[in-house]
Amino acid sequence: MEGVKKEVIVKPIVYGNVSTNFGKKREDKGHTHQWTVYVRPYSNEDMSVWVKKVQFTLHETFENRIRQITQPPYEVTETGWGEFDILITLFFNDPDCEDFVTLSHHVKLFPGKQDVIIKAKNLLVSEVYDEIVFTNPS
Ligand SMILES: O=C(Nc1ccc(C(=O)N2CC(c3nccs3)C2)s1)[C@@H]1CCCN1
Repeated sequence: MEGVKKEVIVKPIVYGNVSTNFGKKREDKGHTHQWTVYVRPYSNEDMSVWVKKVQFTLHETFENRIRQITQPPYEVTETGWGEFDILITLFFNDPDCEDFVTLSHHVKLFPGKQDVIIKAKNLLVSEVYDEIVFTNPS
């Protein structure tokens, strides 16, 4: 609105996945990895104060492909064999905010040249920093 000062609230987040290779102990379904996809606050805060739920939309081959998490930690753990995109949708508590935010994350199981593996836990981490920005007419 013209001339109305807007209050801006910025919420830093991190989202992505960690994965662990089963090594030789490939599962009977041919699954080679366990992975966890997640959204968390960048700093240690209770995200449920402003997040109503986080919805993870998995690949169509997963049972119950739409996973809704209403309390922290906002994460889904599954096993599989390949990499694919997951949609992550954040819904908010603010009754005046009808919007939601959808993020896309490509689940990473196989390390690239620049990737870091936490050797002690045989863990590959693939995550990004982002910010959820709310603008309220004050
Ligand atoms: O990999 C890929 N897509 C994948 C989709 C789903 C995957 C998966 O891991 N799973 C489905 C789930 C199941 N468990 C039991 C029955 S279905 C375990 S992998 C693409 C293809 C080319 C490159 N990346």
